[in-house]
Amino acid sequence: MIIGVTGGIASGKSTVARAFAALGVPWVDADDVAREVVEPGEPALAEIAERYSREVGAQVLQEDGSLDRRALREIVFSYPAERKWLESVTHPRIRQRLVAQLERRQAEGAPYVLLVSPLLFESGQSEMADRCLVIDVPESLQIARTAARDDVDEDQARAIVAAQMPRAERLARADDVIDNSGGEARLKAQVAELDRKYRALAG
Ligand SMILES: CC(C)(COP(=O)(O)OP(=O)(O)OC[C@H]1O[C@@H](n2cnc3c(N)ncnc32)[C@H](O)[C@@H]1O)[C@@H](O)C(=O)NCCC(=O)NCCS
Ligand SMILES: Nc1ncnc2c1ncn2[C@@H]1O[C@H](COP(=O)(O)OP(=O)(O)OP(=O)(O)O)[C@@H](O)[C@H]1O
Repeated sequence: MIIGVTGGIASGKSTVARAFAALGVPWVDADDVAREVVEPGEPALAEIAERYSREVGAQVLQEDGSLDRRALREIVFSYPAERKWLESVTHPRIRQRLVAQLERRQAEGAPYVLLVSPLLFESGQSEMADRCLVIDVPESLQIARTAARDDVDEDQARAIVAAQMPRAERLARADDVIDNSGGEARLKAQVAELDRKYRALAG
């Protein structure tokens, strides 16, 4: 059984995944795979570098040839068409690797596996999941936690939230919901309860 775990930026997906991992549940992470597909030597990085240097005239590589993530982030969250283009280059490759990683985890005999992705619904990755778990927090908390954690100011955090599915729409598609507006103790209690439910469902 595959449980898709989603929520907007800084909603608490990684924190939730770690709480499930403490109970022996493995996870695969779309953000990690998204980083792998643009590592030096990967075809997606070559496509990105070529487009930005030739067509757009922007520098998105660092001196060592790796992706300048901050530069690309500033472009794609200011220009929606650029974000769509980047997704068209990365998402098929991300999906392919997620499928392989999920198969590997399942073959290792886990009771169920988590597929953790910020864009589970937006990218159609939810088709790979049997159930979808949404981590829910108010937008104001998302912005505050993003700005506290990342090298991102509040305006950019708002632009990233705006590029993602609205909260109500995400909640409408959830099979299960974790409310992560409280502290970590409340989060862990909700995870423990869901783990019992998922183990029962996985039989
Ligand atoms: C734009 C990039 C280079 C910025 O890198 P950076 O290191 O600053 O951020 P990071 O990758 O850690 O992402 C942080 C968060 O931004 C949000 N985010 C990332 N990409 C997108 C997107 N295409 N649409 C909406 N939100 C996004 C997610 O909530 C994610 O957790 C990077 O996010 C990227 O390559 N995005 C395209 C690939 C993608 O869609 N990844 C999301 C997982 S499928
Ligand atoms: N219940 C909580 N109480 C206080 N802080 C929290 C709670 N849950 C998560 N956080 C903090 O909020 C930030 C975002 O959490 P986390 O990294 O788990 O989110 P995420 O959804 O995986 O983020 P992203 O998709 O942006 O990578 C982190 O700094 C984390 O420590």
